[in-house]
Amino acid sequence: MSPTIAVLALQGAFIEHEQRLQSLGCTTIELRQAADLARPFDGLVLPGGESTVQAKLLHDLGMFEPLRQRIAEGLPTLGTCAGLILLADHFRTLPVTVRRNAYGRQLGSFHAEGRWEEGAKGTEEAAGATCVADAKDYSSNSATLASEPVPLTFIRAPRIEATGPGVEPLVTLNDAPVAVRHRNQIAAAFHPELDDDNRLYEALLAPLKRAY
Ligand SMILES: NC(=O)CC[C@H](N)C(=O)O
Repeated sequence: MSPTIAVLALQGAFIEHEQRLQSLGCTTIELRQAADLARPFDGLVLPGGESTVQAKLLHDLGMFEPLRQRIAEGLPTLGTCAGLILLADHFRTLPVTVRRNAYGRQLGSFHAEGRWEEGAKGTEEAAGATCVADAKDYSSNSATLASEPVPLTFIRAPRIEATGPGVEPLVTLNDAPVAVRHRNQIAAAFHPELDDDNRLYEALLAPLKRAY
């Protein structure tokens, strides 16, 4: 048995998330209409795209409130880029202030290297977690892995301007958080699905590995 991760597939960059999750041994389903919410799933990914369009479609399709409720009740969730904006500004389940398209025009899309915040709670737990139950060897890499730079691809990215209580940085760029965790929610300003680094996915999947 492997965890099933639902990927919001209304608009934006959802296919790459599905491929990454499948490569980690997860089963994925796409959330395209309210009826899809009735299918069983253990975690959720909110992809990049255009947050205003995604929010409008969620409302129009009657998916907004049921999803908000599931997230508020503790569903393990990863939001990237527009997904971060959905969590912070629309669902308001993530106590973070974001500014959309905050990296300026010329810098609209760029690549950088960030720092994995070793001290962040759950980091050790996250390392070594995959959907595949017997991926034991991976944990021996965790110390090395944690100190490696995190590749960051920003595409008209939101900036995390302030974080509320209970929000911890997972990845920083020049000491500013670009990925955070708050309880069951992980959110990143960048696009982890486009680079070869699974640490954010592992952080999402860590609580699920106990169940499988
Ligand atoms: N790559 C992205 O997800 C961009 C986010 C988009 N600029 C927004 O405001 O929703």
